[in-house]
Amino acid sequence: MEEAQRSLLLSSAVRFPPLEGARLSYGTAGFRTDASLLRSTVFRAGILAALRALKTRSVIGLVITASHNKVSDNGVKIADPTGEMLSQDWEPFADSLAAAPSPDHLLKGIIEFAEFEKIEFDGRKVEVLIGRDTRPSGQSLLEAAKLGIGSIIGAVAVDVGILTTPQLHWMVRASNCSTQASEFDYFEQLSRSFRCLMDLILGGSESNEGNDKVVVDGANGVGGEKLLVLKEMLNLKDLEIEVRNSGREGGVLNEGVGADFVQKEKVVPSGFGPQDVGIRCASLDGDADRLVYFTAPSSSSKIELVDGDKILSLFAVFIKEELSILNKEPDASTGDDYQCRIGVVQTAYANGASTDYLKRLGLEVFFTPTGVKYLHQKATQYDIGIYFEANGHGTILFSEPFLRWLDAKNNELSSVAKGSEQQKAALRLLAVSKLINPAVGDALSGMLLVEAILRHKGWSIHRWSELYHDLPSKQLKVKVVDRTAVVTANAETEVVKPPSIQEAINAETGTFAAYDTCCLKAKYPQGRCFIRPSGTEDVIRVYAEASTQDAADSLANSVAKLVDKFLGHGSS
Ligand SMILES: CC(=O)N[C@H]1[C@@H](OP(=O)(O)O)O[C@H](CO)[C@@H](O)[C@@H]1O
Ligand SMILES: [Mg+2]
Repeated sequence: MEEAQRSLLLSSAVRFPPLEGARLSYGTAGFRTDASLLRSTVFRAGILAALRALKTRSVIGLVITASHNKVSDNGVKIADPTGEMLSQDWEPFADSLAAAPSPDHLLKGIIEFAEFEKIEFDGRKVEVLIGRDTRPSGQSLLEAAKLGIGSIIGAVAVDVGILTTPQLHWMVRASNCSTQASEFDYFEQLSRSFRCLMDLILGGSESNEGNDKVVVDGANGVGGEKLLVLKEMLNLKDLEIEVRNSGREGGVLNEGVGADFVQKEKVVPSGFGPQDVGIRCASLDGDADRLVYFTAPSSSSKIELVDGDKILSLFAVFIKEELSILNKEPDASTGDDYQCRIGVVQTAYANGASTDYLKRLGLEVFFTPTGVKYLHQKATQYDIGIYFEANGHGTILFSEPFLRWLDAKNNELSSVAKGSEQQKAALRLLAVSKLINPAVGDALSGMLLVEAILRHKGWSIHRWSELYHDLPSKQLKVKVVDRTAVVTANAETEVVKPPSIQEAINAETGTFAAYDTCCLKAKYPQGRCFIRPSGTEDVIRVYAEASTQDAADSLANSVAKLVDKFLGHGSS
């Protein structure tokens, strides 16, 4: 590294001293904490993004968001050239950059890592796109990120403004493979492919009967605002989208609103009430990468939740059906069938009933640890990989070879069987592959796909919800002295450290010999419980499910007490 580069790094680093005692780790989805503690970390994340751009010689993304967390929090994460999460083998470097105690240590760490990764500091231009959500702390953190990026010679920070997280990921991916990579291009792509899908579904007729309205809770964040823009571009005649909690009404981000609140509390978000009984409603999270649906069966605040597992199930049912139509009529084609491997990817938080349902559909179900980076990576291994976290974060990935085959098949069918059901299935699948965000879970594109499939099948939200019945579940958070003391294995379903806690959880759940001897019944029928340290909050999460809500609550509470006993009570 040249002297000019060293002194530039040192002179900018002295402006961002690390905060004593605030040791952050890259976590499930980047660095996240109270916004007031983040300036130094975001500056360093800027350096990291610039180094990643130098290493890959591609456009890289940097997102400033704390998603569903409270408005006073913020966070930062990096998007790789494909729009996917930062490669996991760079995470330890991210952690060590964030933890460097002084500018000298920071410089030394960068030099060593750059040598190891053979990064060339040759001054050639590379770009880092910076996007942020609507948090008030975003602007000052953006300045810190810009200075971090600017302290690597050749790296240029491009402020792309306030965006949903999936928009930024999409733009990074698009920048590296085409010239049409602006926010406008994103909206164009979504609206064009949705229109195309709806035309195929409606066959030219614009029916307006029943189930044609969806009311969307925008979490008072960026998603509501962007949905209003998308709605203008969609110019819908066959679907009414009403946006509430768009942030324009003055509500607080994620407070009593949004996908995380709705999924965890299972009540209507604020802004919704008795007038919405029976209506199909959807909820986005604070940076619009999560989507859940719900409907209120009565005027009480309780909802029927249609979570990420059910969105995954709806997508899986649709894709499977389209593939079987496509492969059904060999007479119409040359018969060069493609053995399409479909896989679905879930985490331990997936409701057990959803996994049973997906397996009954004959699908291959794979489990990864929590965090989109794990699910996404696994889903890329299939021709069609569908992944969702129960909280509503997920997407569908189509492999390049499959898409090439599908395109060729459609061309072939358009000459030998134009307008056939088989060709329509090919066209529908092609439209889906253009509508759904290939980089990351995206509440806006996911919602449009849900709406199109419901219309295609003629299903109400209730019919959709009836695909299977969720097992009652409960999630709790426990504050402990040191959450990093908990180490898990087997896609987080088992604690391996500290010793004995897993045995205690098993005994409580009734997994092993813990039976009620009087009636020889398991302590919690269909009981399942696991704990894991959160990667975004300073807590241990407890998840329990069982055959009744009381049993799930009681199991979660008992295990939360065990966590407290084994790990010590943390200050809040
Ligand atoms: C139980 C739960 O919902 N966990 C969420 C949450 O991660 P934790 O590591 O559990 O804090 O935030 C992640 C980022 O948004 C998301 O990917 C994940 O699913
Ligand atoms: Mg989010």
